[in-house]
Amino acid sequence: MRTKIVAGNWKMNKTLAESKALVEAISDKVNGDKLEDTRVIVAPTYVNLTGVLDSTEDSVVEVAAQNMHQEESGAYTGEISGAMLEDIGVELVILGHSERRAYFGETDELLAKKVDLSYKYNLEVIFCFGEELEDRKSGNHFKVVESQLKNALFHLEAEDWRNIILAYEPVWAIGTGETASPEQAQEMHAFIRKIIADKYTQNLADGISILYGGSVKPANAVEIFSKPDVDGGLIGGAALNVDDFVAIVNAI
Ligand SMILES: O=C(CO)COP(=O)(O)O
Repeated sequence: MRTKIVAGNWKMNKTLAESKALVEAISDKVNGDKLEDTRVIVAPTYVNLTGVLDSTEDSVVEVAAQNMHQEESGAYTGEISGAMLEDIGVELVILGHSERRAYFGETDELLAKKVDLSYKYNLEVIFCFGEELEDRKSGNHFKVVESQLKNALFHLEAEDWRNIILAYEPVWAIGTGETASPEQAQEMHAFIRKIIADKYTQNLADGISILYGGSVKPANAVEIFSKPDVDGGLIGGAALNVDDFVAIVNAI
């Protein structure tokens, strides 16, 4: 049985007070007894990580960073290292988000370095990837996703995958209100599981949680999450509202 996960990526939103209020409200409303094998994660911006960690001390809600730098330390003004995240108690990091790829030039090769560093600092990785609209239109979406995974993750040893959560986020569905249909999500997730099984083992592929991200809302979450290879969601806009986010958690 794979772990189900609902993660909220807050992106560059919420002040410290707003972040604490949001995570406390989520903690109050998420019924820990009902969660069973479901993990609930929120990813605030760097400066609010400590405050949100404080607010979640007695909560089932876990806290992720949205990024980290690929070098261990040094002259990288404005950047945050894995060591810094580990030091303040962060245990998860989102890597490879399409906004990092598009606006900050992050490539698969650079992301492979970040992934490698995550082990040193005991950070579980939520690894994001997904095709652009042109790739989908031209029918290249499977090829693009396969190469993203191969280039950034397929150098890992089988045992290293215990640390990896995958998040398929088709770029054309992020923040656009346009969601991949449940069938499109299922088709891609099954493909992802197959290429992992081909490279490693079926057993390993069957154990990896693969989240879907891109305009997940309370109204479409149940249908998307009902697909057999969709193990949860990485939520953007709807994660900023307590009732919407909790409804999506409950949809699982
Ligand atoms: O980018 C996302 C999560 O990382 C998805 O964002 P939206 O849910 O706002 O489309």
